Amino acid sequence: MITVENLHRHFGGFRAVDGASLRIEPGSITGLIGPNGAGKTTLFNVIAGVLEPTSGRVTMAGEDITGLPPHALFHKGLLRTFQIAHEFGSMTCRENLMLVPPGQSGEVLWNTWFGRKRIADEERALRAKADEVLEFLTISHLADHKAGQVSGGQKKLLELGRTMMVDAKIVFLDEVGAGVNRTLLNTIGDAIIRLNKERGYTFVVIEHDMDFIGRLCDPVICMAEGKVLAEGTLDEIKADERVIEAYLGTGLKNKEQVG
Ligand SMILES: Nc1ncnc2c1ncn2[C@@H]1O[C@H](COP(=O)(O)OP(=O)(O)OP(=O)(O)O)[C@@H](O)[C@H]1O
Repeated sequence: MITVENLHRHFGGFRAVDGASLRIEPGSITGLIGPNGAGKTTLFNVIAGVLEPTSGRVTMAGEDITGLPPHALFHKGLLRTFQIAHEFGSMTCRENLMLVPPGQSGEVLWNTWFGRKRIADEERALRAKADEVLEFLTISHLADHKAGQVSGGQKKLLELGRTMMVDAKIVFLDEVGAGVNRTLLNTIGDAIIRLNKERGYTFVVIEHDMDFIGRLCDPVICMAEGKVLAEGTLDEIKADERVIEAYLGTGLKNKEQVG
């Protein structure tokens, strides 16, 4: 379980996260919603070690993980997906997956001289794992395509795939549906549900698409102005006066999204 206690992240005098407290239950797919500028991404970045908190505490299974850098969290199984970096666009989808697991023997010079067989074995195992992940995500046909040339939605699947190359326990997904067509969004949703049910992944999902949130997430946490406003099922959240107020305050576009 992840607990976030009275977390603050300020930028100068601006309180992007302003005393947020919440719990993420193991085995859940927790949705994080809220109007633009509510502080969702900043909260993610603080939990995932990308940004230092101004104050507050984050624990994972009782252990204080506040301010740990992403690579330390990675080793504990806490991952935040990132866009495929531009420089990896010229590598194939399979190669992008094979890059993920840390501590490959091939990285160490000593091993390149004395452990050629071990490296070959490792590479074969990695390749098999990458192919298994591509198949799970229904994108085996893209294995040899350059990552920079697949569609936006397929890139999102690949980003999700990278979390499957390691033993992820909890995965943070930031707007995985942005700019993705309905069919691919459904494929991404299916993959998230299967990873959750079959492999025990816990997910925290920031998303503006309420159909997607409604299909996947329970509970849903709503943030506004850097604070947690409400938590419950999506129906409870939608009926919550404070949530409606928060979305109304940001204009018609967001109001329509929550209604
Ligand atoms: N590095 C930064 N420096 C200054 N202000 C920042 C910085 N990062 C975020 N902010 C501000 O903090 C507020 C919260 O931003 P954040 O991206 O966390 O919101 P969000 O809920 O994820 O919004 P959205 O749904 O639009 O992505 C915004 O007003 C934003 O302009």
